[in-house]
Amino acid sequence: MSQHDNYRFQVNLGGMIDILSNHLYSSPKVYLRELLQNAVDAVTARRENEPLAEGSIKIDVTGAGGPATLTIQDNGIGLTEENIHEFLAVIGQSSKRSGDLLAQPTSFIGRFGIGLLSCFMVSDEIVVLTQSAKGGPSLEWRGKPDGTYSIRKLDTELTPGTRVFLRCKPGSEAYFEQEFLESSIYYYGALLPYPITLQTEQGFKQINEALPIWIKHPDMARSHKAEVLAWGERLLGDRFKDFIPLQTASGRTGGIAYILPQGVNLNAKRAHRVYLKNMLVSEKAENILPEWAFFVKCLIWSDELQLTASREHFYENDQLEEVRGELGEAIRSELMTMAELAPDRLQAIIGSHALSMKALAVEDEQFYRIIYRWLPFHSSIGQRELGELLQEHKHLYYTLTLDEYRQITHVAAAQSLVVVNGGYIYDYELMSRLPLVHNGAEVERLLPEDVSFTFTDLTAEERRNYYEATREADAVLQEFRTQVQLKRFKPSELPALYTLSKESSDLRSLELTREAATDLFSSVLGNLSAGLQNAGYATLYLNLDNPVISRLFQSGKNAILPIAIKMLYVNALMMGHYPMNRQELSVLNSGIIQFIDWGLSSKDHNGGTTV
Ligand SMILES: Nc1ncnc2c1ncn2[C@@H]1O[C@H](COP(=O)(O)OP(=O)(O)OP(=O)(O)O)[C@@H](O)[C@H]1O
Repeated sequence: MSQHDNYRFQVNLGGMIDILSNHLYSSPKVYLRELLQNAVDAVTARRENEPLAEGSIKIDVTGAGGPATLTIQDNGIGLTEENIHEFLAVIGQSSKRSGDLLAQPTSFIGRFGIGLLSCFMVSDEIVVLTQSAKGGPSLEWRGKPDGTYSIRKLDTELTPGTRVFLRCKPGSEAYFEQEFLESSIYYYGALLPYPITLQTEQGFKQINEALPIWIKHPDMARSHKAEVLAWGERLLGDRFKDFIPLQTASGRTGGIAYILPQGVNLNAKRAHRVYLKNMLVSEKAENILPEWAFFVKCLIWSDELQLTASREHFYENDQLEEVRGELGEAIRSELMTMAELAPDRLQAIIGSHALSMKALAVEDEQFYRIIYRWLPFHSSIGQRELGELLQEHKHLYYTLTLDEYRQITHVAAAQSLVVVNGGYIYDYELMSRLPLVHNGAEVERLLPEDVSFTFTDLTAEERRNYYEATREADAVLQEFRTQVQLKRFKPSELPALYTLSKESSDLRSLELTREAATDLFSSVLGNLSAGLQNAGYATLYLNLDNPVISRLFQSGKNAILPIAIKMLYVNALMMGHYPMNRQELSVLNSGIIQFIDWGLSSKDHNGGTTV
């Protein structure tokens, strides 16, 4: 061997065919899609020269008692002997693209030159009888999965077109059954432009229907409402009540966005059905619409997107991004028009799909401005639309988290503050941006500690009277880094309110985590919490308007006070939905036991106070 000998890669043809036919596709059932696609492309090619030729595709299965044989017959362009050698028998060669440019747009569905190989998933031989529409002899081609093929001239002349025969290989029987064929032809080919008929016991039956006008002109869908809804039910399986027609500016992608009858989970998969050049590509296409559009299920047809070789996905390229943007815009602008011309219709959609609408409103201020008044929020006066809330209350408060909301909502409500729960997804962002879309709206984030600003201070005399007891109560809660403040506030049924600053809240969470953590992690957390030791104290507000607190303090220094304060502290934690640490739980346990004990021997206890 000299230093510069050149060699050629060798191809193991059988191995290549095995990879392409058995491992590229998600299921053997796609063989039917590939055959349909070739038949449709052949008819399209013939109509390019003979525009008046009427396409027809027929499928039947024979072979009672033995292995079934499927035949698919088209009256398309057919193949000459030269075509067979060049296209049918060369893997990766296709008559449907110009030159070697895969990206070049054509009117055909196929372009890779590998689709026919999928037939080897269900059959050990592909037999093709063909007559070219351009003349020449009728031919028979037989191809095998080991990469060999034969060609024979037929004695009789066939009508122009092609018949493909597949004999079922053992294990593939299910893919030749009548029921499978009928449902799969409809599944893949419901939108194909030529009649596809299947042989049944009653004769040939057309499986796909004539295409309605609104497939070509989606803007006409509105005047064919019943038909559009019926197609939606047949193809997508849901009973829809409303839809939005979709169309891109080029007119090369169109569709119908059916509005889902019920609200869906944010993480639910968006299962849109997408057709490329009228052939089903995917029923799980998730990336064809913007993220926020999870309230619709779509039928989309396109002739401009590019398929990957598996033919089940689109390339995520600029074109897809553009189409996605335009389809999203079609939905958005229909919603905007509804706000102006059919607010009831929009309100019904928002009623079931508030989350989707909020997702879009967060992304798009203009949209938010148009629809904010119908968006529902959870507030201290109940579930309300923003419009209603703003009508009655100029100043709205909102919280950042659900916990904060729970901690203060009943107290805030008693002070006549209207608090919106910002803890649900998108609500905090939307509330904070409300002034941008509604003139004069005043919004303010409310922290648990803020509600105390509305509490009433004690008079100087009350302060003197309760000084000793307050000091003792304060000392009792030192170990919980909590100070006690005696105030008057509403509601009077509430004896105590626990609030803490952001820093002391962080410290509290850290310490709780530390309790549950492993030794190593716990020491790391220990270092972190050391840095927060100066975080300041939490506050337990005791409500002198509450009859029990009032009695507790009026009786001055007494034996029951320390344990009562601790119990009020843990009770306030529970009311505020704060998780409790071990020490607090043990206070709760021993406190309950002690109070029961006191109750049982009430004659004996010191203060004579019953709580
Ligand atoms: N029914 C048919 N009528 C006429 N020509 C056909 C027919 N079926 C296949 N062919 C020819 O065989 C070639 C190879 O077909 P194959 O299905 O493997 O690939 P393709 O359709 O070109 O591309 P793709 O892999 O994207 O489907 C086609 O390009 C076409 O020239």
